[in-house]
Amino acid sequence: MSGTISIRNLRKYYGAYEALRGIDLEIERGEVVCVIGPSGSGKSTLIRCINRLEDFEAESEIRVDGTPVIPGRSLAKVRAEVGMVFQGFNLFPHLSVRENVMLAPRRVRGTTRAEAAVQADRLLARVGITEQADKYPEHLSGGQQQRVAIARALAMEPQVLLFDEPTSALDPEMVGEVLDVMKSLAGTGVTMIVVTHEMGFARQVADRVIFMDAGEIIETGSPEQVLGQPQEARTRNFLSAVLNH
Ligand SMILES: Nc1ncnc2c1ncn2[C@@H]1O[C@H](COP(=O)(O)OP(=O)(O)OP(=O)(O)O)[C@@H](O)[C@H]1O
Repeated sequence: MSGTISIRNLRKYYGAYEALRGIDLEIERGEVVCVIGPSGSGKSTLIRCINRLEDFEAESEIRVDGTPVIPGRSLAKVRAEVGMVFQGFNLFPHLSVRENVMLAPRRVRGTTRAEAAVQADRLLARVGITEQADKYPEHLSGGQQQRVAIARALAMEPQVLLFDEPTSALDPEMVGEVLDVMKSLAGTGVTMIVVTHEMGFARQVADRVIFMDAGEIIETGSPEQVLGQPQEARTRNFLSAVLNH
């Protein structure tokens, strides 16, 4: 049960605009699901609803580990169950790298300072940031900051990790280092939903690819089923649709 996500008839309105039009989705523990689709298709909204960052319609149901997601519950509680990595790194600039990673366990679990520091250093080593633990976020490159953000997302030992276009704010030369960390998490038992335009990552790492358009899941299947072979015209058409949207 741990790490499962069950979504039934997920509907989300922004005013009169229906951003999600009845999403049904079952995700197994440890599955890596990449969500792709044109800009504005509802990808971010979908994972923000799972993380309770967005309200959704009363008839909709989201369960994480069998427990209903109730919008508006305290964010601290959410962090304990679901880790999230955003497009921007959202690190606290006045805290050191280590302190950024220590914050949630200290605040939510009351972990002692010493224990939280040991755990933070272990996680920073996991993402290859050991040398920068005492620095402040502004002293790190974008790729390094995003790796710290991943360490921070792991700090509450979540069963579910959500990624919202984690590489799209990065300089191209830093994309690989962040994708490498994400690849290293795949297959470790943590369930991952990754909103991404990185088709190479989706092909290589995803157990399943979901293609969204206009608030609906249009296609779901293995990377080959949804993306086809790289040379297929269908993939080229899809990519140009995504890039030109
Ligand atoms: N806070 C908001 N208020 C009003 N409309 C919103 C809000 N957030 C998103 N939307 C609209 O909902 C739709 C889905 O947005 P969403 O951010 O989920 O798309 P997306 O697929 O993640 O796009 P992108 O790839 O550009 O990030 C879009 O039409 C967007 O304009």
